[in-house]
Amino acid sequence: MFKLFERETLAVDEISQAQTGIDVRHLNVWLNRKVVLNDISIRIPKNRITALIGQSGCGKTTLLNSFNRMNDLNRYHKCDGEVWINERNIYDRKERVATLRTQIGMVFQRPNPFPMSIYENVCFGLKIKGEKNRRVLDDAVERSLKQAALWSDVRDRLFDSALLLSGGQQQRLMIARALALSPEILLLDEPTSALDPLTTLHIEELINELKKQCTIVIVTHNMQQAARVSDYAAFMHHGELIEFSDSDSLFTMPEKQQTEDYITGRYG
Ligand SMILES: Nc1ncnc2c1ncn2[C@@H]1O[C@H](COP(=O)(O)OP(=O)(O)OP(=O)(O)O)[C@@H](O)[C@H]1O
Repeated sequence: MFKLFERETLAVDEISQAQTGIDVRHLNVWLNRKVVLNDISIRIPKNRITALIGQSGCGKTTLLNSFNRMNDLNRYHKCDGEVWINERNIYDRKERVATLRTQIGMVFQRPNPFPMSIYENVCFGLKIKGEKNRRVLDDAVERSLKQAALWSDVRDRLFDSALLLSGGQQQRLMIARALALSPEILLLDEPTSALDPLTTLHIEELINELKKQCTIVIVTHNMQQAARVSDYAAFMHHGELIEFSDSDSLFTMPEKQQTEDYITGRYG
Protein backbone atom coordinates (compact mmCIF):
# COMPACT_ATOMS: atom_id res chain seq x y z
CA MET A 1 0.00 0.00 0.00
CA PHE A 2 1.34 3.43 -0.95
CA LYS A 3 1.32 5.74 2.04
CA LEU A 4 1.96 9.39 1.41
CA PHE A 5 2.13 10.62 5.00
CA GLU A 6 3.08 9.21 8.35
CA ARG A 7 0.13 8.45 10.59
CA GLU A 8 -0.53 8.45 14.27
CA THR A 9 -3.56 6.30 14.85
CA LEU A 10 -5.16 4.34 17.65
CA ALA A 11 -7.34 1.29 17.27
CA VAL A 12 -10.86 2.66 16.76
CA ASP A 13 -12.17 1.14 19.99
CA GLU A 14 -9.47 3.04 21.91
CA ILE A 15 -10.60 6.45 20.70
CA SER A 16 -11.92 8.36 23.70
CA GLN A 17 -14.81 10.79 23.73
CA ALA A 18 -12.32 13.67 23.94
CA GLN A 19 -10.59 12.40 20.80
CA THR A 20 -13.87 12.16 18.89
CA GLY A 21 -14.80 14.90 16.42
CA ILE A 22 -18.17 13.54 15.29
CA ASP A 23 -20.06 10.91 17.25
CA VAL A 24 -22.81 9.26 15.22
CA ARG A 25 -25.26 7.16 17.21
CA HIS A 26 -27.81 4.87 15.59
CA LEU A 27 -28.42 7.15 12.64
CA ASN A 28 -31.15 6.16 10.18
CA VAL A 29 -31.90 8.25 7.11
CA TRP A 30 -34.74 7.89 4.62
CA LEU A 31 -34.90 9.81 1.34
CA ASN A 32 -38.23 9.68 -0.42
CA ARG A 33 -39.25 6.87 1.96
CA LYS A 34 -36.29 4.75 0.95
CA VAL A 35 -33.88 3.67 3.71
CA VAL A 36 -30.52 5.15 2.72
CA LEU A 37 -28.61 4.85 6.01
CA ASN A 38 -29.37 1.98 8.32
CA ASP A 39 -28.44 2.25 11.99
CA ILE A 40 -25.03 3.87 11.53
CA SER A 41 -22.88 4.34 14.62
CA ILE A 42 -19.36 5.65 14.17
CA ARG A 43 -16.93 7.84 16.08
CA ILE A 44 -15.01 10.02 13.66
CA PRO A 45 -11.64 10.89 15.25
CA LYS A 46 -10.77 14.52 15.88
CA ASN A 47 -7.93 16.11 13.87
CA ARG A 48 -7.58 13.08 11.68
CA ILE A 49 -8.64 12.27 8.12
CA THR A 50 -11.39 9.70 7.79
CA ALA A 51 -12.26 8.31 4.36
CA LEU A 52 -15.74 7.03 3.53
CA ILE A 53 -15.51 4.34 0.87
CA GLY A 54 -17.92 1.97 -0.84
CA GLN A 55 -19.79 1.28 -4.05
CA SER A 56 -21.75 3.98 -5.80
CA GLY A 57 -25.10 4.49 -4.05
CA CYS A 58 -24.05 2.93 -0.72
CA GLY A 59 -24.78 6.16 1.18
CA LYS A 60 -21.39 7.90 1.55
CA THR A 61 -22.62 11.34 0.50
CA THR A 62 -25.79 10.99 2.56
CA LEU A 63 -23.69 10.21 5.63
CA LEU A 64 -21.38 13.17 4.90
CA ASN A 65 -24.41 15.43 4.43
CA SER A 66 -25.84 14.34 7.75
CA PHE A 67 -22.84 15.94 9.52
CA ASN A 68 -23.97 19.45 8.57
CA ARG A 69 -27.65 18.67 8.07
CA MET A 70 -27.47 19.21 4.33
CA ASN A 71 -29.97 16.36 3.95
CA ASP A 72 -32.56 18.67 5.52
CA LEU A 73 -32.63 20.54 2.21
CA ASN A 74 -34.44 17.54 0.73
CA ARG A 75 -38.05 17.96 1.84
CA TYR A 76 -38.62 14.23 1.55
CA HIS A 77 -35.84 13.50 4.03
CA LYS A 78 -36.46 11.87 7.39
CA CYS A 79 -33.95 10.79 9.97
CA ASP A 80 -33.60 9.54 13.49
CA GLY A 81 -30.63 8.90 15.71
CA GLU A 82 -28.05 11.35 16.95
CA VAL A 83 -24.96 13.14 15.66
CA TRP A 84 -22.88 14.70 18.44
CA ILE A 85 -20.41 17.47 17.69
CA ASN A 86 -18.86 19.42 20.56
CA GLU A 87 -21.19 17.91 23.13
CA ARG A 88 -24.25 18.93 21.12
CA ASN A 89 -26.61 16.64 19.29
CA ILE A 90 -26.95 18.57 16.03
CA TYR A 91 -30.36 17.00 15.45
CA ASP A 92 -31.67 18.48 18.67
CA ARG A 93 -34.70 20.68 18.06
CA LYS A 94 -32.92 23.67 19.55
CA GLU A 95 -29.98 23.42 17.16
CA ARG A 96 -29.58 26.41 14.85
CA VAL A 97 -28.82 24.87 11.48
CA ALA A 98 -27.54 28.06 9.84
CA THR A 99 -24.96 28.50 12.62
CA LEU A 100 -24.01 24.85 12.45
CA ARG A 101 -23.28 25.10 8.73
CA THR A 102 -20.91 28.02 9.30
CA GLN A 103 -18.91 25.81 11.71
CA ILE A 104 -18.57 22.99 9.24
CA GLY A 105 -16.84 23.56 5.93
CA MET A 106 -17.83 21.61 2.85
CA VAL A 107 -16.11 21.18 -0.52
CA PHE A 108 -17.81 19.41 -3.40
CA GLN A 109 -16.68 17.34 -6.34
CA ARG A 110 -16.74 20.23 -8.79
CA PRO A 111 -15.49 23.64 -7.72
CA ASN A 112 -18.42 26.06 -7.58
CA PRO A 113 -16.93 29.56 -7.25
CA PHE A 114 -19.41 32.40 -7.19
CA PRO A 115 -19.20 34.71 -10.22
CA MET A 116 -17.30 37.34 -8.28
CA SER A 117 -13.70 38.12 -7.40
CA ILE A 118 -11.28 35.76 -5.68
CA TYR A 119 -11.34 38.07 -2.64
CA GLU A 120 -15.14 38.15 -2.46
CA ASN A 121 -15.36 34.38 -2.80
CA VAL A 122 -13.10 33.83 0.18
CA CYS A 123 -14.77 36.31 2.50
CA PHE A 124 -18.32 35.56 1.38
CA GLY A 125 -19.23 33.54 4.49
CA LEU A 126 -17.72 36.09 6.86
CA LYS A 127 -19.71 38.88 5.23
CA ILE A 128 -22.90 36.82 5.50
CA LYS A 129 -22.12 36.47 9.20
CA GLY A 130 -22.03 40.27 9.39
CA GLU A 131 -18.29 40.97 9.36
CA LYS A 132 -17.70 44.43 7.86
CA ASN A 133 -14.28 45.39 9.18
CA ARG A 134 -12.01 45.62 6.14
CA ARG A 135 -8.90 44.74 8.10
CA VAL A 136 -10.51 41.60 9.52
CA LEU A 137 -11.69 40.56 6.05
CA ASP A 138 -8.27 41.25 4.48
CA ASP A 139 -6.54 39.19 7.15
CA ALA A 140 -8.98 36.30 6.78
CA VAL A 141 -8.57 36.28 2.99
CA GLU A 142 -4.77 36.22 3.25
CA ARG A 143 -4.72 33.56 5.99
CA SER A 144 -7.20 31.29 4.19
CA LEU A 145 -5.49 31.58 0.82
CA LYS A 146 -2.14 30.79 2.45
CA GLN A 147 -3.60 27.76 4.23
CA ALA A 148 -5.07 26.58 0.93
CA ALA A 149 -1.65 27.03 -0.75
CA LEU A 150 -3.11 29.51 -3.23
CA TRP A 151 -1.79 32.83 -1.93
CA SER A 152 1.35 33.00 -4.07
CA ASP A 153 -0.69 32.24 -7.21
CA VAL A 154 -3.30 34.94 -6.66
CA ARG A 155 -1.93 37.63 -4.35
CA ASP A 156 -1.54 40.05 -7.27
CA ARG A 157 -4.98 39.43 -8.72
CA LEU A 158 -7.30 39.15 -5.75
CA PHE A 159 -9.91 41.29 -7.47
CA ASP A 160 -9.97 39.30 -10.70
CA SER A 161 -12.88 36.97 -11.32
CA ALA A 162 -12.54 33.58 -9.61
CA LEU A 163 -13.91 32.04 -12.80
CA LEU A 164 -10.56 32.77 -14.52
CA LEU A 165 -8.68 30.34 -12.24
CA SER A 166 -7.77 26.83 -13.36
CA GLY A 167 -9.75 23.84 -12.08
CA GLY A 168 -7.13 22.98 -9.44
CA GLN A 169 -6.86 26.61 -8.34
CA GLN A 170 -10.65 26.86 -8.15
CA GLN A 171 -10.77 23.79 -5.90
CA ARG A 172 -8.12 25.30 -3.63
CA LEU A 173 -10.22 28.48 -3.62
CA MET A 174 -13.19 26.41 -2.45
CA ILE A 175 -11.03 25.09 0.39
CA ALA A 176 -9.94 28.67 1.24
CA ARG A 177 -13.61 29.75 1.22
CA ALA A 178 -14.39 27.02 3.73
CA LEU A 179 -11.32 27.81 5.87
CA ALA A 180 -12.15 31.52 6.12
CA LEU A 181 -14.79 30.60 8.69
CA SER A 182 -12.23 28.61 10.73
CA PRO A 183 -14.33 25.44 10.65
CA GLU A 184 -13.70 22.68 13.14
CA ILE A 185 -14.82 20.11 10.62
CA LEU A 186 -14.12 19.95 6.91
CA LEU A 187 -16.28 17.68 4.73
CA LEU A 188 -14.86 16.82 1.32
CA ASP A 189 -17.05 15.06 -1.24
CA GLU A 190 -14.77 13.61 -3.93
CA PRO A 191 -12.74 16.85 -3.97
CA THR A 192 -10.20 15.74 -6.56
CA SER A 193 -12.24 13.62 -8.93
CA ALA A 194 -12.24 16.37 -11.57
CA LEU A 195 -8.50 17.13 -11.26
CA ASP A 196 -5.32 15.84 -12.90
CA PRO A 197 -2.90 13.62 -10.91
CA LEU A 198 -0.39 16.36 -10.03
CA THR A 199 -3.05 18.79 -8.84
CA THR A 200 -4.63 15.91 -6.92
CA LEU A 201 -1.33 15.31 -5.16
CA HIS A 202 -1.13 18.99 -4.17
CA ILE A 203 -4.65 18.89 -2.76
CA GLU A 204 -3.84 15.68 -0.85
CA GLU A 205 -0.77 17.35 0.69
CA LEU A 206 -2.92 20.31 1.61
CA ILE A 207 -5.59 18.10 3.21
CA ASN A 208 -2.88 16.41 5.24
CA GLU A 209 -1.68 19.80 6.52
CA LEU A 210 -5.21 20.89 7.39
CA LYS A 211 -5.87 18.05 9.80
CA LYS A 212 -3.79 19.96 12.36
CA GLN A 213 -6.67 22.38 12.62
CA CYS A 214 -9.74 20.44 11.45
CA THR A 215 -11.38 17.06 11.65
CA ILE A 216 -11.59 15.95 8.02
CA VAL A 217 -14.01 13.51 6.41
CA ILE A 218 -13.45 12.69 2.75
CA VAL A 219 -15.65 10.69 0.38
CA THR A 220 -13.62 9.10 -2.37
CA HIS A 221 -14.04 6.44 -5.02
CA ASN A 222 -10.31 6.27 -5.44
CA MET A 223 -8.92 3.45 -3.29
CA GLN A 224 -5.33 4.61 -3.82
CA GLN A 225 -6.28 8.06 -2.62
CA ALA A 226 -8.09 6.70 0.43
CA ALA A 227 -5.05 4.57 1.30
CA ARG A 228 -2.66 7.50 0.68
CA VAL A 229 -4.34 10.24 2.64
CA SER A 230 -6.64 8.80 5.29
CA ASP A 231 -5.80 7.90 8.87
CA TYR A 232 -9.07 6.00 9.27
CA ALA A 233 -11.43 4.45 6.75
CA ALA A 234 -15.06 3.37 6.87
CA PHE A 235 -16.39 0.89 4.34
CA MET A 236 -20.12 1.14 3.63
CA HIS A 237 -22.42 -1.17 1.70
CA HIS A 238 -26.14 -0.69 0.97
CA GLY A 239 -26.53 1.98 3.64
CA GLU A 240 -24.74 0.02 6.35
CA LEU A 241 -21.36 0.55 7.94
CA ILE A 242 -19.56 -2.73 7.36
CA GLU A 243 -16.13 -1.96 8.75
CA PHE A 244 -14.35 0.97 10.34
CA SER A 245 -10.74 0.95 11.38
CA ASP A 246 -7.42 2.68 10.99
CA SER A 247 -6.53 2.78 7.30
CA ASP A 248 -3.40 0.67 7.59
CA SER A 249 -5.49 -2.20 8.99
CA LEU A 250 -8.46 -1.74 6.70
CA PHE A 251 -6.42 -1.66 3.50
CA THR A 252 -3.99 -4.43 4.41
CA MET A 253 -5.95 -6.84 6.63
CA PRO A 254 -9.67 -6.11 6.45
CA GLU A 255 -11.75 -8.12 8.87
CA LYS A 256 -14.80 -8.55 6.68
CA GLN A 257 -14.93 -10.44 3.41
CA GLN A 258 -17.13 -7.70 1.86
CA THR A 259 -14.44 -5.10 2.60
CA GLU A 260 -11.76 -7.27 1.09
CA ASP A 261 -13.84 -7.89 -2.02
CA TYR A 262 -14.32 -4.16 -2.45
CA ILE A 263 -10.75 -3.03 -1.87
CA THR A 264 -9.35 -5.75 -4.09
CA GLY A 265 -11.72 -4.70 -6.86
CA ARG A 266 -13.89 -7.81 -6.90
CA TYR A 267 -16.93 -5.57 -7.00
CA GLY A 268 -17.73 -1.88 -6.95
N1 LIG B 1 -32.93 12.93 -3.25
C1 LIG B 1 -32.97 11.59 -3.19
N2 LIG B 1 -34.14 10.93 -3.22
C2 LIG B 1 -34.18 9.59 -3.17
N3 LIG B 1 -33.10 8.80 -3.11
C3 LIG B 1 -31.92 9.41 -3.10
C4 LIG B 1 -31.78 10.83 -3.14
N4 LIG B 1 -30.45 11.13 -3.11
C5 LIG B 1 -29.80 9.95 -3.06
N5 LIG B 1 -30.69 8.93 -3.05
C6 LIG B 1 -30.37 7.49 -2.99
O1 LIG B 1 -29.72 7.26 -1.76
C7 LIG B 1 -28.73 6.26 -1.93
C8 LIG B 1 -27.41 6.78 -1.40
O2 LIG B 1 -26.97 7.86 -2.22
P1 LIG B 1 -25.59 8.59 -1.92
O3 LIG B 1 -25.48 9.71 -2.90
O4 LIG B 1 -25.48 8.89 -0.50
O5 LIG B 1 -24.57 7.42 -2.28
P2 LIG B 1 -23.01 7.48 -2.56
O6 LIG B 1 -22.43 6.29 -1.91
O7 LIG B 1 -22.47 8.81 -2.16
O8 LIG B 1 -22.99 7.32 -4.13
P3 LIG B 1 -21.92 7.88 -5.21
O9 LIG B 1 -20.63 7.24 -4.84
O10 LIG B 1 -22.47 7.40 -6.51
O11 LIG B 1 -21.90 9.37 -5.10
C9 LIG B 1 -28.69 5.90 -3.42
O12 LIG B 1 -29.41 4.73 -3.61
C10 LIG B 1 -29.38 7.08 -4.06
O13 LIG B 1 -30.06 6.68 -5.22
